[in-house]
Amino acid sequence: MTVKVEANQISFSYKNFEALTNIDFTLENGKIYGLIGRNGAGKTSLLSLLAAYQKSTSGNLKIDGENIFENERAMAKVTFVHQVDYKDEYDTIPQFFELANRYRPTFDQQYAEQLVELFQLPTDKPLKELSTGMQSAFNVTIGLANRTPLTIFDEAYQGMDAPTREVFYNEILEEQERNPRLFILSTHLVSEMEYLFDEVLMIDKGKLIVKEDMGSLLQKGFSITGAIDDIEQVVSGLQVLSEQQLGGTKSVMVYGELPKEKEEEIKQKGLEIGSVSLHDLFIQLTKERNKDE
Ligand SMILES: Nc1ncnc2c1ncn2[C@@H]1O[C@H](COP(=O)(O)OP(=O)(O)OP(=O)(O)O)[C@@H](O)[C@H]1O
Repeated sequence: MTVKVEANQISFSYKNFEALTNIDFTLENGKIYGLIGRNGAGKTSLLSLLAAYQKSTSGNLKIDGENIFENERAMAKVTFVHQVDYKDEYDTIPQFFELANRYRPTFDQQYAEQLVELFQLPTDKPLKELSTGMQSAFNVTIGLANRTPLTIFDEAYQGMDAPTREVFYNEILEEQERNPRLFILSTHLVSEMEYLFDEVLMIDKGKLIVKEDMGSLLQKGFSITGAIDDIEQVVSGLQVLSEQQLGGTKSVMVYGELPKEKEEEIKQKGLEIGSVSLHDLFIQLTKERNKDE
């Protein structure tokens, strides 16, 4: 089963507050998309539109060419994993699996049971008695075992310890090998999860500011280090995200394609070019800037 998701000029408002503005993208089957953005940037709002929990205020959101909202056929293709309040949930994991079997034609019970073993989840306790990390592991189990063409994890790692998160990440990669589909992972754990992403969607204040293949995004960001005067000459016309100075040495983080002549100039001056991480790019691209910066 393959899937294609298209957002065309999506905007979304809560009463008078516009949380998302003119979002455009196409997402393809077989890829893992990392959705990153600061607190309140609009990640959950966007994901809840994709899961048809809410309707966009304007624009079109389609799965395989069909509008998502109030469309059962489209909805059957999506699993949205997010934090759920289980404080009144007396059912056990096997009881939940029965429901999933009934309502999700693609649910794979055998795989779900393997995941329960892998995450070492108790099957005799009601969900309300599971720890926060165990409840998250259960949500992830359902998300993976549903095997819907579009699987969305909204900060699904909440409360999981590091070894459990590792199991979760490995399982996404293995599942993608076995049953390629479209995953969207929203996260604040950028450094920890960046190796999972094929593409990055970065949202800032409701706007999509980056949609880029991981490799080319990391090529667009780099640092240049050298003598202060040389650096100042070389960066004119480049987008400088940050700068640091120590003694007579200056280091700048730059974003964008580097024109050939600049590359030559940097070489001639013997300046050092270094790579930057997605984590650093994320911080700098979404930083609050003074008006005169
Ligand atoms: N029910 C609501 N009513 C009014 N405003 C809301 C509501 N839910 C979210 N918002 C606002 O919409 C904006 C986007 O929120 P959203 O939850 O989508 O952000 P997020 O990127 O998921 O944030 P976080 O990383 O903190 O989870 C925020 O300014 C938030 O205050």
